[in-house]
Amino acid sequence: MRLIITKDYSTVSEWGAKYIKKRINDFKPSADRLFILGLPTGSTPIGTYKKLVEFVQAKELSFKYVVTFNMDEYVGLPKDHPESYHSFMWKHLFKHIDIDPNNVHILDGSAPDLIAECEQYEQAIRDHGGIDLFVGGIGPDGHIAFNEPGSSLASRTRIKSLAQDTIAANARFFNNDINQVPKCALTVGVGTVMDAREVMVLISGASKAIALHMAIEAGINHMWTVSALQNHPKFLCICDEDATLELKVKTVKYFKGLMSVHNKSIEEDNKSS
Ligand SMILES: N[C@@H]1[C@@H](O)[C@H](O)[C@@H](COP(=O)(O)O)O[C@@H]1O
Repeated sequence: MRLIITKDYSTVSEWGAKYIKKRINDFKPSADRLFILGLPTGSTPIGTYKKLVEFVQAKELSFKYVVTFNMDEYVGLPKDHPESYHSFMWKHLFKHIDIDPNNVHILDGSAPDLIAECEQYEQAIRDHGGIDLFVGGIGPDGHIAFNEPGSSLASRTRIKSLAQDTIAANARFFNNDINQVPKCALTVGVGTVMDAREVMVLISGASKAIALHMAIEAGINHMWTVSALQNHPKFLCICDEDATLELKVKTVKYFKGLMSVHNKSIEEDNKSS
């Protein structure tokens, strides 16, 4: 695992976006060699998406040959609902970049057969040869995508009832009215994320500090589903100072000491990472 510790939310966003840009550009995607990118929602990735849009506008990056798979979607919210993850993704990223809409995949939480929808999603990922880079965020309880505490670490894309903590945390997007928050979601599984060739998680703020500690300093535990990534061969975690509040000083010192090495992986002229 690589833990990138940067100053604040803005540097997390910048580092994350530069890493995604570098990965895509180094891959040299083309019509017969598409880059497959997994993407999250939530407030955390918004800054990263803003930077990616700037890179595309500056012609430093193109999504022409990038295929995306989003992590999750609420059940029962129409796609055009302002708080659906469809709306979120188009608002913050897709409508500003040169992606082919046919290359965008987001689970349909209003599909008539939700189980079939989840199976088809897994199949579509397989048909594309798997995900090259899965970007994620976490909830304060350490969930990745909507894999709530107690989710199987081998889980695949499925319907999930949301934990009360998640419903409460997401009420901020629904006029602070807990009753308006959907109670179920479709989500990729922990196993789906683990199958990606590389996983990058963005973590910002003191409210995620215990989750970051449980993710990297405690054992693998299905009550903190992000901790499963300890078993991933290529796991990159980007956090800010506030998110490190519950980490050991020794852990923080070790990873900060590696920053000059880590920073090489986002340098433009660097060929390896
Ligand atoms: N399903 C999403 C997660 O994918 C996201 O990581 C989490 C954290 O969101 P935020 O970044 O707003 O803290 O929110 C939701 O639960």
